[in-house]
Amino acid sequence: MSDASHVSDVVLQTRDLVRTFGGGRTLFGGQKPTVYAVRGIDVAVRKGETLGIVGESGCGKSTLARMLVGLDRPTEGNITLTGSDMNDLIARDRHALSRRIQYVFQDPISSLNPRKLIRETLAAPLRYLRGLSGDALNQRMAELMDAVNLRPEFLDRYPHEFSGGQAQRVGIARALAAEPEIIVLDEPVSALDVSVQAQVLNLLADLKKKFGLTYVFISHDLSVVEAVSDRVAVMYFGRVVEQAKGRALFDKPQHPYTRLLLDSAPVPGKRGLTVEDASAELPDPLSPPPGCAFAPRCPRAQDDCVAKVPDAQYGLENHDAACFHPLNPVTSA
Ligand SMILES: Nc1ncnc2c1ncn2[C@@H]1O[C@H](COP(=O)(O)OP(=O)(O)OP(=O)(O)O)[C@@H](O)[C@H]1O
Repeated sequence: MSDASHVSDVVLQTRDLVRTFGGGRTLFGGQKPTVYAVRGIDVAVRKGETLGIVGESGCGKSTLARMLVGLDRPTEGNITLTGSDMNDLIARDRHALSRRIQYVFQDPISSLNPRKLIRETLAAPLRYLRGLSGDALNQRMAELMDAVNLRPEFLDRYPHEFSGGQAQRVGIARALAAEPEIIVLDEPVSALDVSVQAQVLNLLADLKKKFGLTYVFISHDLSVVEAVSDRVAVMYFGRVVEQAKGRALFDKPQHPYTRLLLDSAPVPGKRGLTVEDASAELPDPLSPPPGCAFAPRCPRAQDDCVAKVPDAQYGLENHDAACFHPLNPVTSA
C-alpha cells in the first residue's frame, strides 16, 4: 500500500482498488461465482509522466483501465483525479471528467463506429465536450488530423478504408479532441505490425511533449513498456507485484515474476518478449489463493508465501516488490 497524496503533482491515484464481477444470488437461491479481476491496486501517476503497466492477458489490465477513466466503478477502494474522488466527478459532470481523461482502445478498427465517417467520429467529442460548431469545428478537425499525421481528406472515409495504424491514429485524434490532461492507452499498439508500432509510439511521444500530456500506458509487451515508461508497474493476477522508476525494474528486478519475464530475452530484430511467452497458467480468478498468487510457480516460495499476501510500499521514487523473498531488495531510490 502506498500514499502519494502529499505529492503535489500527482494527478491520478488509486487506493486499494478492487473490482469483482458476479457474486450475489441466482434465481434459484444459489450463490453466483465471484470473479476477482482487480484485487487491491495502488498506483499514482504524476503530471507529465508515463506510467507503464505490464501484465499478461487476464491479469486485470483492462478492468483497471476502464475504472481509471470512469467507464467502470470499483467494488472497493477509490480513485482520485487531482485529489477529487472519481465517483463524485462522475456524478457531478461526466462531460467534465471526459475533458480531463480519455481512453485509447486496443483494437483500433473495431473501436470506431463502422457506419460513421471519421468526420462524424471526431465531430462528436468536439461538439459535446468542447462546444465547437461550424468553421471552428472544421478547423479543429483539420488540426487534429494534422496532429496525428493523417491527410485531411481521410475525414471523409469510413473505418474499413483504413489500415490498423491509420485507424489507431484516428483513435488517438478522437482522444485528443477532448483536450485531456491524461490519456489511458490500453494496449494501443498490440494489434499493429511491429514497424507500424514504432511509428505510433513515436507519434504518442511527440503528442505527449506537444500537449503536455500524462499517459497510463498498458501493455502485455515488456519491450514496449520499457521504451515508453518513466515508471513501471508489473501486474500479476489482479495486483501490482513490482513497481519502480525508470530502468530500475529492468536492470534489477526484485520480484521473481518480473525476473521470469525478463529471463526470456527478446531476440534482436524480432518482436520483444510478451508476458504470454513467459507465463504458464494463472490461478483461478473464481478462487484466488490465500497468499501470493505467484507462489505456486515461484522457485523462491516458502511457507510464508502461501499463508499471507505480501505487501509493498510503492512510492513514486522507490523500487519495491510485493514479495517476502525478493531477488534484489532495494529500499530507496
Ligand atoms: N464483465 C466481466 N464479467 C466477468 N468477468 C470479467 C469481466 N471483465 C473481466 N472479467 C474477468 O476479469 C479478469 C481480468 O480481465 P481483464 O480483461 O481486465 O484482463 P486483461 O489483463 O485486460 O486481459 P486481456 O489483455 O486479455 O484483455 C479475467 O479473469 C476476466 O475473465
